[in-house]
Amino acid sequence: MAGKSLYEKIWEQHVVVDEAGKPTLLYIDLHLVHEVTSPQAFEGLRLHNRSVRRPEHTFATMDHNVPTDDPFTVLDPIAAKQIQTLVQNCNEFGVPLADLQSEDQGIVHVIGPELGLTLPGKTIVCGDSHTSTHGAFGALAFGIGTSEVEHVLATQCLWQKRSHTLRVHLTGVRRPGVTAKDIILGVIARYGVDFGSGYVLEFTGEVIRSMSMEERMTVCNMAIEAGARAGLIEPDQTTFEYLRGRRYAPRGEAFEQAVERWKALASDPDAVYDSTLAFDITDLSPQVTWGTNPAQGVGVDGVVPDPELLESETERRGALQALAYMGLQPGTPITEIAVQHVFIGSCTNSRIEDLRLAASIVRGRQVAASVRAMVVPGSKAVKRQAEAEGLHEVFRSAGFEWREPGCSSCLAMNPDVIPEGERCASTSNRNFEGRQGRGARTHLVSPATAAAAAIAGHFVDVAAYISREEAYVWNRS
Ligand SMILES: CC(C)[C@H](C(=O)O)[C@@H](O)C(=O)O
Ligand code: SF4
Repeated sequence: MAGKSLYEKIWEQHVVVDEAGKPTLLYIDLHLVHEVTSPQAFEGLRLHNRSVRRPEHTFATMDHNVPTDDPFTVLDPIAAKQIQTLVQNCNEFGVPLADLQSEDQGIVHVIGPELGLTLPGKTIVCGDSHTSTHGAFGALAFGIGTSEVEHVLATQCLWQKRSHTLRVHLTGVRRPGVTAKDIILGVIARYGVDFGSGYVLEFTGEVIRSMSMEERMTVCNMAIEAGARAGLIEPDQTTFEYLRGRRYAPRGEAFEQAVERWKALASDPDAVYDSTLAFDITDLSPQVTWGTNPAQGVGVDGVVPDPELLESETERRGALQALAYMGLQPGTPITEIAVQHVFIGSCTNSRIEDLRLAASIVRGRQVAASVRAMVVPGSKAVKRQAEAEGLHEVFRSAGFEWREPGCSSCLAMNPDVIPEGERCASTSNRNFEGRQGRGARTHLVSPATAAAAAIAGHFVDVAAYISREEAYVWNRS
């Protein structure tokens, strides 16, 4: 019999009911909750007189709606209602909540891992597509809809169809300035926004093995932008060291025993995948998207492509429409595109390493006069750590705004909206029309490229901003 992949192992450990030709009932180990997709789910419980099956395996936070200048002044009535409703629901149903006062509050996909709620081998769901982030720990993690949120709250189980598996094997050596974000943007630019459709992606190879947990989370975060059900990375020593001592992770002897179980989750050498692709990152430059989906991107040393040269009619039409929305001309060098906004944040790139990286570019430099730049830490814990290291001073003295945690400019659900027609270099994961505000133009980039764009006022190859002493960091893989 062939060996098993990580996905198959986690799946099999969680089957509750499995009947031929029907979806499988899976046990869910961790249910993360936020204010936007939970109100109707709790309302449904109330209507049917149900309780939350495992409140201790449920954890809520508020992130999407929270104003990042003054979190306690929520002017938008819908946002205020959703935030209040989450507080009431968590009180009534006994669900632990990191509310605005809590030292644990932050973006749901940032706090799960940092609290040690996210652990290898778990099944993790949340009413949020970027739940794929947690797959970086070797957890099977995916987004669910609001009616499924209700089902999981009530039963701690979920009906699921088994996915196919696609192994994404990453090899090669990074050029200075190339981050995990550039690697995943590069993969999506090459294979498109739905190559992952119907699959769970397992990222493998030396490039992944040499990545930190923060970097792995960035990769898995964007698996969803390739259309995948989830992204997965085999847990290893890097994973275990990250988790050691985290609040909800096992402690002492129990931790060592858990590590042994987690090691056994690794895909067997003879595991069979439904599909495999290999990608060599050696020639990859820092990436910048020019269009309105994450696959419409090129290297910073490239130019805005000519839609007429694209192969398929659909691609051509898509590119023409994207360029019209983005206000760009074919052939324009990426480095000639000026930005008015820089947003460093979101569940893709708001962790401590992202901020350290951006700060290393910004240190001793000034934000261009034409740019409004903002750093939004992913959680209170990231903010505390960054402040302990003095990163906030680096950003502030360069002219960046230093904000409170939340989803912020990643999406226009809170006051951090990008004005119509203006351009933003953003470390987030989605760039569709209107994502950051009506008529706002989003360019997806890494935190390093975003920081460099803030200084230059336009896109630049961040390699030019990296000192010789720092360059070694980039050559780890
Ligand atoms: C609001 C929420 C449902 C949504 C998601 O599911 O991803 C948001 O987080 C996003 O990034 O678009
Ligand atoms: S930061 Fe952006 S992508 Fe992540 S959960 Fe919030 S809105 Fe969604």
